[in-house]
Amino acid sequence: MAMAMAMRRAGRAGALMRGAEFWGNGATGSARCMASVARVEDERSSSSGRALGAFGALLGAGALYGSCQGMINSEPAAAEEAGPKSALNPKEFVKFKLAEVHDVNHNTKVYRFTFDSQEALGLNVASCLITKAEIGKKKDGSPNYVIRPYTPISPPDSKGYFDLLIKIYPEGKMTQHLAHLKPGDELDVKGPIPKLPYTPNMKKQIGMVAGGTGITPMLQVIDAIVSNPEDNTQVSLVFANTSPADILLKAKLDALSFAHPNFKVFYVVDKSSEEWKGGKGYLNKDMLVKGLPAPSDDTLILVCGPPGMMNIVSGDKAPDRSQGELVGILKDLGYTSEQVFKF
Ligand SMILES: Cc1cc2nc3c(=O)[nH]c(=O)nc-3n(C[C@H](O)[C@H](O)[C@H](O)COP(=O)(O)OP(=O)(O)OC[C@H]3O[C@@H](n4cnc5c(N)ncnc54)[C@H](O)[C@@H]3O)c2cc1C
Repeated sequence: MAMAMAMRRAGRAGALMRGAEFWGNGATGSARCMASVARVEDERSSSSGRALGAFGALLGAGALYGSCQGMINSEPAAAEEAGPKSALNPKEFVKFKLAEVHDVNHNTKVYRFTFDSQEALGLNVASCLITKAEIGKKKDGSPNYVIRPYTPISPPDSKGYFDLLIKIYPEGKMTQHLAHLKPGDELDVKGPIPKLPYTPNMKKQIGMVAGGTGITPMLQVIDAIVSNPEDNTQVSLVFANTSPADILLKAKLDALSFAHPNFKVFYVVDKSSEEWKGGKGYLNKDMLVKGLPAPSDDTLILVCGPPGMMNIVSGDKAPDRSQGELVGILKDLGYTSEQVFKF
């Protein structure tokens, strides 16, 4: 046990050293990845920070691991004992300042928002945030608000900042608004909105099927598992994207897999080159048999991706955003609805 913990720590240190590679996959080409989406157009609703310096902080491992927080903040011990104040409010929108934006590929960016460095974001794994922006006017001239959920990819206990990985749609209402934000601009954010209450070792195996930006909730769970030496969960991720160049956060995922023997990733792309060694084409039974743990009461499969992928793999969520019926490949492979969670 002690040896296993020491090996995990050593692996983690290795990942930290490779942190500078995490974000830059230098990808180009078209990304598929329309995350599954319950859109909330708010026609009714009307409802602070510290810049972190060079964006290199985001590109490095400090953005990804709570253990690096001390490099950014150092609070008095008493404040730590009391627990830092949460920057988020689940009942009200709070304004967060955009500090920096980084291109991940031709249509996907990481946005870093900042707040008081003495405060923690106050996120529990796995949860998302709700964003709100005034976009246009209603017929009566009053403001039109657009509301969209996004899933932070920074550590849930990070103090002073959070990061969102967002695919920009040419015609997308919120994402076009975000695409035009500049450092110093503010965004209204509410949350956290709990999705899957993850607890360490809640299952022996967790399988994940993600498409495009559907990786964001998976990353929260993966980071929670691999950053906790007491968590022995085996994690297998099947990650579908359009082409090898479109694979979001590949360098980070590869580094995590290299550093943590309990995390494995299998990439699948629709458009591959001859050298491509991962899965080719759309997700199918063979790929999921190969990439996921077998059905069992000790297994949980998490699914998140564009509607087309959800339909093939598990069936999409119900219109009221409840889990809906389990259909598709996972059902055919013998998983029960209790063994599958759709984000
Ligand atoms: C729980 C949750 C978490 C999420 N987390 C993330 C995340 O971490 N990162 C991320 O990038 N996304 C995430 N999303 C998706 C995100 O909330 C938005 O739906 C997405 O960014 C698109 O919003 P938009 O307003 O820009 O686009 P929209 O205006 O809603 O349009 C999206 C696309 O669909 C097209 N479109 C719009 N309306 C129609 C229509 N009627 N018919 C056909 N096409 C249409 C648009 O042209 C555009 O290409 C998440 C969704 C959920 C539900």
